[in-house]
Amino acid sequence: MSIELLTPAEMATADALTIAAGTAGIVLMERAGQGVSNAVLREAGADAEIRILCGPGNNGGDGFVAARLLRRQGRPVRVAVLGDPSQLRSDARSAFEAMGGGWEALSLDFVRSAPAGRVLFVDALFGAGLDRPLEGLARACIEALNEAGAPVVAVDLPSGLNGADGRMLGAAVRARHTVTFCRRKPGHLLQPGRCLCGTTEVVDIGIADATVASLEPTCFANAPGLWRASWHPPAPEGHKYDRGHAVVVSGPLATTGAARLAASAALRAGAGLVTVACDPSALIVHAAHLTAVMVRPVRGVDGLGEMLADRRLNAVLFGPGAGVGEGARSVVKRLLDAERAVVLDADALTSFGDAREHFLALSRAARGPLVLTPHDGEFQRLFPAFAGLDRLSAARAAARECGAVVVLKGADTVIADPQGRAAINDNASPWLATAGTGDVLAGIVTGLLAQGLPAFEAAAMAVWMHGEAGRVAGAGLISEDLLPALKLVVAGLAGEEDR
Ligand SMILES: NC(=O)C1=CN([C@@H]2O[C@H](COP(=O)(O)OP(=O)(O)OC[C@H]3O[C@@H](n4cnc5c(N)ncnc54)[C@H](O)[C@@H]3O)[C@@H](O)[C@H]2O)[C@@H](O)CC1
Ligand SMILES: [K+]
Repeated sequence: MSIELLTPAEMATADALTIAAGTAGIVLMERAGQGVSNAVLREAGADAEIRILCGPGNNGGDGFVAARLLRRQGRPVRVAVLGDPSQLRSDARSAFEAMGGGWEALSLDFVRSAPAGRVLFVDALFGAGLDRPLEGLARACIEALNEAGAPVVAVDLPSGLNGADGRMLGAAVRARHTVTFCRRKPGHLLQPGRCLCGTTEVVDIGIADATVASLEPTCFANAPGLWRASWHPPAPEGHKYDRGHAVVVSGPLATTGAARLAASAALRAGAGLVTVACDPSALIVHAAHLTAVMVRPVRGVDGLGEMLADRRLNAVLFGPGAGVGEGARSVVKRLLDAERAVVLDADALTSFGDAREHFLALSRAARGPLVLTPHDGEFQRLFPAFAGLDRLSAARAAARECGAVVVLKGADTVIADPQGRAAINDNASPWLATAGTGDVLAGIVTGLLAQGLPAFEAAAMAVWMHGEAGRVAGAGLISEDLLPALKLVVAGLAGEEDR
């Protein structure tokens, strides 16, 4: 599947450009309706009745085309129209007329009278043109559809889902399968949209790749195509010093586990060397646990500064288990001044909850690449002004404000850079919601930065690898299980069988 995501507005432009270049709108609609009809034939049982709910715009038009094609296949199809069909415009009107009758006005009964297990619904009420919350009959029908629990194939988007941001406008259809066209939209990946869509299929309706490219899309599904070219497996003649030296700054004696998890993950992600920097009091704990990861005692911020005099130490993680307060703030200040790639996570971010302006001044002046990896709570403390936005807009606004790459973690993690580029991740297993997995993610980002990946690519690749490792580790995973799983993920990316 292509990785570019188009907003509903961009999709409308792609449609318009294609039409202006000589493909009639009704031709695009025919192809869209054909795609829907094919999906319905796959999804519906051999003798299922098909009931299609058609709205007042072109989404309804796709429904009329599908109805005509399904009837031609001999399938029993009932069509219900929302609103007055005499008000239908242009392509939708043509599709309605070509259907040749056989419709009724939409009513609650159209939905409720479906015998259980015998009907497949097609939701062609609203797609990319949804521009306000659902109410009245449309909303009641959608709620009845969800209550009935019958299978639904949604056209373009489940009605009520905002394709730009994945949020519901009042109510939304819960589909089994969604057929969209040309490219997916952010709303197909962002939650709750992704769950409302069921499985999503993209049908080619003849919009050229060059037309999509001319829109210069800035939002992507997070997949190897986005960053794989930035990452290189070890060269046959290479050595470990080619692959960077990551540093993980540990918290105090009682909270050292997070740093170890992160450090091991950095190593698993392919950093050539990884060192945990810790207060001398924590040295023995780390030394007793770590093998391939090195440990180095450093005393306070100055000790860390002295350690970083070694330019080979090229990427630093700070935050997991660090403790909140002035001490953490001064470490952040030192790191951002050190011309290193820096990842700030957890307590490093929380420490600035009451000192946002201070943080923004530091992050904007950072002398090396900077990646922040907040979860929702950390994000809200640091960027309260953006907390009410959808996650895609929030991550983008925060990245722009602080001049860093922001990884807004969740079931639909969003990675955003200050220039507006964003990626939405959709491979995370729900089993990843367990203690320590955030430390592993921060460690992977750091390991990739150590290898020289640019910040956005390192962050996006890390989030994807983390999701894949979660899949490999499977149900019941704990964060330690992600470490061996990462080996398989790296091997897969390198194009090599695990040996
Ligand atoms: N040429 C094209 O533009 C193509 C469009 N396609 C289909 O067209 C759809 C977009 O068509 P439209 O732009 O006509 O948009 P929609 O069909 O999604 O809906 C627009 C209509 O719904 C009304 N509306 C919006 N929100 C409402 C609400 N909450 N309650 C009641 N009415 C509401 C609008 O006033 C307008 O009449 C796509 O989702 C796709 O299914 C496909 O046929 C491919 C080609
Ligand atoms: K729809």
